[in-house]
Amino acid sequence: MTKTVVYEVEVMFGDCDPAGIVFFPNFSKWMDASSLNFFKQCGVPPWRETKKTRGIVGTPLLEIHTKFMRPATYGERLQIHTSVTEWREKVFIHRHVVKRGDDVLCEGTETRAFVIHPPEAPDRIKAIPVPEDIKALCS
Ligand SMILES: CC(C)(COP(=O)(O)OP(=O)(O)OC[C@H]1O[C@@H](n2cnc3c(N)ncnc32)[C@H](O)[C@@H]1OP(=O)(O)O)[C@@H](O)C(=O)NCCC(=O)NCCSC(=O)c1ccc(O)cc1
Repeated sequence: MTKTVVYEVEVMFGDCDPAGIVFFPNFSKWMDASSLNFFKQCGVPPWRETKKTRGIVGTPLLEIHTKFMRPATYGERLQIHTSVTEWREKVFIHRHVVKRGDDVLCEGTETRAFVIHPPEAPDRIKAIPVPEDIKALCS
């Protein structure tokens, strides 16, 4: 059974275009917030902690795919259902389903990797194998 965590947002007037429809980058922003919340709810410490303890600075995106099915507008409450559907050697696939109650508005998948600043090139980032303990907490 895949662990799923729900993150709720309230759509503000400023999230919408002049037609009152949520402007699409906001869905990516909420999916990213939901990703962070997913790790937090699974018991993973914040990245500022993992950076100090094991060098992990976060989970940047390598690829995204988003499908928009229905619009949303201000004053509505949306629920983002987030899980990890696949763990590979160095990347994992996040799935986010944005719902308004029972209605599915939008679905997104993200490919992400855990990265460190390698000691030999501290101004760069490098993917590391998916940490087994984090995988266990989030599966
Ligand atoms: C992430 C990287 C450092 C990985 O590079 P490397 O360390 O050299 O790794 P590799 O090339 O060996 O590839 C590692 C894995 O990625 C996979 N990979 C690489 N590119 C892709 C794409 N596009 N799709 C799928 N998988 C990929 C590759 O197949 C390897 O997978 P495994 O089979 O599991 O081993 C590099 O690809 C990179 O810098 N990409 C740009 C990242 C970026 O700028 N993203 C956008 C902004 S960051 C962001 O939004 C953010 C959000 C949240 C945060 O906490 C932090 C940052």
